[in-house]
Amino acid sequence: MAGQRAANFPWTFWPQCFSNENTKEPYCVFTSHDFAGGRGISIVTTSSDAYNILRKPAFSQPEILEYVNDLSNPPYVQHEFPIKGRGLVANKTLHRGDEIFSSTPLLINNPDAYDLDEAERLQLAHTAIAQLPTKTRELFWALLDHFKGDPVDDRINTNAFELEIFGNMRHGVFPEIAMLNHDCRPNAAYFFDEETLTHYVHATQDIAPGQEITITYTNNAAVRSVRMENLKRNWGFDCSCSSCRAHPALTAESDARLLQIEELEGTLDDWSTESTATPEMAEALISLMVQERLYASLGTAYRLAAMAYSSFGDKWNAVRYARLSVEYLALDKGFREGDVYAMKQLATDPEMQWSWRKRVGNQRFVGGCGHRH
Ligand SMILES: C[S@@+](CC[C@H](N)C(=O)[O-])C[C@H]1O[C@@H](n2cnc3c(N)ncnc32)[C@H](O)[C@@H]1O
Repeated sequence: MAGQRAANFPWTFWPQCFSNENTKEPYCVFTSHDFAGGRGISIVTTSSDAYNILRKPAFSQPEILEYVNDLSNPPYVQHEFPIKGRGLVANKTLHRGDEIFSSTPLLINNPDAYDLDEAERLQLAHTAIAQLPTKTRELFWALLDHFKGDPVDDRINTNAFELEIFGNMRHGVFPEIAMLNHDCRPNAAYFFDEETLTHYVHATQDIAPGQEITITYTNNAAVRSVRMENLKRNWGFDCSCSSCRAHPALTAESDARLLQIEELEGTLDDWSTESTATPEMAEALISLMVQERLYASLGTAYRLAAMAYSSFGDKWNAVRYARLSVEYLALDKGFREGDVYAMKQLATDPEMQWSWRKRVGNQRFVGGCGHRH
């Protein structure tokens, strides 16, 4: 029945499915050639999950994807780098907040399909790619196959991003974004918008023409050894970015700052009556993040600062940091993130938020001489 479509049948092909004693439901390949204006998509998952995804606005309101996948005038060119391979280089000045890409996945994989026999799981992956529209399939085959194993599985493992859909983790392949190389101190950040099934990449600082556009593949707030091990294990390369290659004396300083960032974040997030959090701590956190060039993560630091000022009843500093937080969090976590919404509320109506004057009366020492505010 491949290639034939019954009326109201939403997929382009009849789903191929496999199941066994470990699977509650069969896992199948669902392909739509109509998705995203003809770019198409294959989804490997259960039937109930696929039909739930089909109810997302990405499918039910196709017009919302009108401006997505637009590669007519990209702000970058592809460049071949020694060691790293292909990467993308800005061809014009990009300002903080500028969109670099917005793309829909050509493949979404439910990792629970690993419960299938290996040969059947691979069969589904191969069918998922084979069934894509020709141009989209070619984009997949142009991706890097780092581990030199099964050619489809390898390209997925080298290039897929983790996504959350209905609270569950999936893997998505976005061929354009897969051209971005890693840097522990990147100049761009990405997030996945579940409703539109769209992956967004934005500049998180100004990027000059000729500069490589980079993202982080790993938790870049982790210390150097953890970052390096993770990159080697999952992407097979020795991290050579400046924060990994610096002199040991300098990387030790960087690690010390990262540990202090973690400690300050924990203290600032303590809302018990014993909390020792102060706005000065939040200022130190912001300063450390800027020093570490963790620009995308500044959204969290600004959020903690907004709340710290709010908790001591300092309205305009709370507003200032809430506004900054909205800007950065929206680039790093997404426009619909709960924290973005909370910070918008704090920016517009600080005195009505739960954090307002919450810590007034808590001990707050300035300069260690015991003054209470
Ligand atoms: C998603 S691809 C990125 C695009 C890739 N450079 C290409 O030519 O298709 C991920 C792979 O790129 C390479 N890569 C990415 N960032 C790198 C970096 N900072 N240093 C060395 N290799 C890197 C690694 O081989 C990694 O497995």
